[in-house]
Amino acid sequence: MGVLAAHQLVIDVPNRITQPLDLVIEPGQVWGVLGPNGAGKTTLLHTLAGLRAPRSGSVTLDATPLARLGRRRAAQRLGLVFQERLESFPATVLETALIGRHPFLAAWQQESHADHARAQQALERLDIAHLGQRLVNTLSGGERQRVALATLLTQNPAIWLADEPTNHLDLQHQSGVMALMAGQAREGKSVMMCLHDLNLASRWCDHVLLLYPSGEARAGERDALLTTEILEPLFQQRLAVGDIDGQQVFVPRH
Ligand SMILES: Nc1ncnc2c1ncn2[C@@H]1O[C@H](COP(=O)(O)OP(=O)(O)OP(=O)(O)O)[C@@H](O)[C@H]1O
Repeated sequence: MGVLAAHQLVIDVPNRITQPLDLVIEPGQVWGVLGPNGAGKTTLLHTLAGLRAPRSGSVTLDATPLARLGRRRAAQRLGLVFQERLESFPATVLETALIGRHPFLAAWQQESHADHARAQQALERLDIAHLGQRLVNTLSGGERQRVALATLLTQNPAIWLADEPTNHLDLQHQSGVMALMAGQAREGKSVMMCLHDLNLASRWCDHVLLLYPSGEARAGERDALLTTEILEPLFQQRLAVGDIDGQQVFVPRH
């Protein structure tokens, strides 16, 4: 279990004053971070992951400040999928997934059979087991994205942070990945992801955080915030809304 919380957090977006943010991401919750390009979604996610220092305020994991937890202990509890991953050294898909176990290994220690089994299961879950021995830099964009998610699944953190996890994915794998994230939440993980697709947020998230280019933010339950009255000014885009199988569906209107 892990509770990630932001306390009067001001993220460091160049040339912008952002509103202090108080936020608690509880186990079992799926949060979507929404907002136009440049609103600060990635900066927020990296700040919540401890990769970027806030301008002020703090982030705690189970009430311990991330800054005090240290990289290794934080990596045992919290994982992040980056928006774009540049593979700087030639590694196979299986070797890359195994990196998810590194926070749990001593510097001299080899991955165990259990680690290999966990990585193999993750590859199967992400539908890339057949690519296990391929070099990651030979993969397509969608296949690489699934390797990044398989690495996170192999890491198995209590807190899942993902920056546009459905990037590059076809429709079937978009649904599969969102179902994976929701399934993690049902197992008691805390999940937050940046999304550009309102309909994925509407279908799979129970909470949303809206980031405005002005530096303001609004957080709360999905149904209270995913309305045309709120979303149209946020995205500066007129929207039509419909109901399909009990789910709100948003379509840009011209
Ligand atoms: N190192 C940097 N130097 C200058 N400006 C930066 C830097 N990093 C981020 N920014 C700016 O901070 C703002 C927020 O960037 P961020 O990547 O967090 O936005 P985002 O909401 O994730 O955008 P997108 O939807 O395009 O992915 C942007 O205007 C960006 O240009």
